[in-house]
Amino acid sequence: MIKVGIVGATGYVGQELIRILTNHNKVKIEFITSSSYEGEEYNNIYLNYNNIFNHICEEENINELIKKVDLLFMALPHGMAHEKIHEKILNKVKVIDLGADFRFDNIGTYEEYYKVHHENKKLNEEAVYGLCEVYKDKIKKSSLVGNPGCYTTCSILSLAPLVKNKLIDFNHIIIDAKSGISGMGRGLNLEAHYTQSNESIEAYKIFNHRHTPEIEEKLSEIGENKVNVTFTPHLIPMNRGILTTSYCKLTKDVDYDHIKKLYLDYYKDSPFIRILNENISPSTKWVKGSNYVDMNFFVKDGRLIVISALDNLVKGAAGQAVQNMNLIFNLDETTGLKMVPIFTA
Ligand SMILES: NC(=O)C1=CN([C@@H]2O[C@H](COP(=O)(O)OP(=O)(O)OC[C@H]3O[C@@H](n4cnc5c(N)ncnc54)[C@H](OP(=O)(O)O)[C@@H]3O)[C@@H](O)[C@H]2O)C=CC1
Ligand SMILES: CC(=O)N[C@@H](CCC(=O)OP(=O)(O)O)C(=O)O
Repeated sequence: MIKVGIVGATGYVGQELIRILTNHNKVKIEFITSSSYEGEEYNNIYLNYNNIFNHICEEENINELIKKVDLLFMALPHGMAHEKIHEKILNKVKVIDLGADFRFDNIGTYEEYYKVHHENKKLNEEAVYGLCEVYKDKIKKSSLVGNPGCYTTCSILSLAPLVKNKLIDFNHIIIDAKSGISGMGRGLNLEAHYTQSNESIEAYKIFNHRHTPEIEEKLSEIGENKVNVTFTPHLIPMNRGILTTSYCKLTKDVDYDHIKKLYLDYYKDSPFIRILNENISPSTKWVKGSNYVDMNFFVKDGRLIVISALDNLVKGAAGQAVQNMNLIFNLDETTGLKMVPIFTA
């Protein structure tokens, strides 16, 4: 059994980690931590765990707690893990950080966009970007994973086969992205109020969202040339889900079948990528609660639109983290992640 601990277990991502891990037959959750619910039973906070999971939230004493586990999931807000994770911890356990602290190769970009001074630059160099479909071999050998977020996962997976094969103009990529409200986390936030978010859709952080440089850094690496994206996120009134619509200019005269073959080849060893039948448009409702990413393309007159959908809390966070854990521990990457999407009729 792989023994794990979850730091920040009471957040939306922490909750989703527990939901997945309680159904994972190779994992035992040894401890969970919380700063506001120390001493409380988890099933009193999230009532879906009644008679299922009643661990008590412990104080966050990482140096002591790691003695009990093989792997630590960090599900804290950005800007915390880089201070808490150090070399001595990594000598004892593997770490998967679900925040942004270990996602960037260029730490200067992280510091600029997150307004945080990174305390552990050396460790950051050892960290591997946990986008399983692209960096699988590196992840298998890693001790510290920077788990990508929901928008970036959806955006990079949509475009990776195209930039890898240099089939699109690297300077003319527009990503129009939409997210459900749970992407903001569980904390109180005016924008998340029902009266502020219901019956409305709104773009935010236009031209300066912190996921833009992360998407550009990874796509540039995959395409071996600088990639620039115009990324515009929108908040929409639903609980879960990410939908990205990416607009590209083709550099070659190719048709739908050519592009489909390219994606099927690129993702041939990627069990969670589902390329839909021609003309079917991906929707968040068909991936909800699952680790799948649904994708399709539309081609006309040298223009290409790629549409992808995923569940922000699963493939965009906790599911991907478990997929990373499976890779690190040499398990089939789908272990514990084969759940069928929930159709909420
Ligand atoms: N929500 C999403 O769709 C996605 C989120 N992520 C990332 O995952 C991480 C967690 O996100 P999410 O679960 O949504 O966030 P939440 O706000 O829902 O949860 C945050 C967690 O961190 C704990 N926490 C907050 N402040 C502190 C503090 N000062 N000291 C110790 N613990 C603290 C909270 O514990 P408590 O309240 O019990 O003290 C809670 O368990 C973030 O880095 C986020 O960016 C990544 C991809 C998608
Ligand atoms: C709706 C909403 O607010 N979404 C968050 C992103 C959530 C996510 O992807 O988390 P990471 O920042 O860890 O990547 C945002 O736009 O900042």
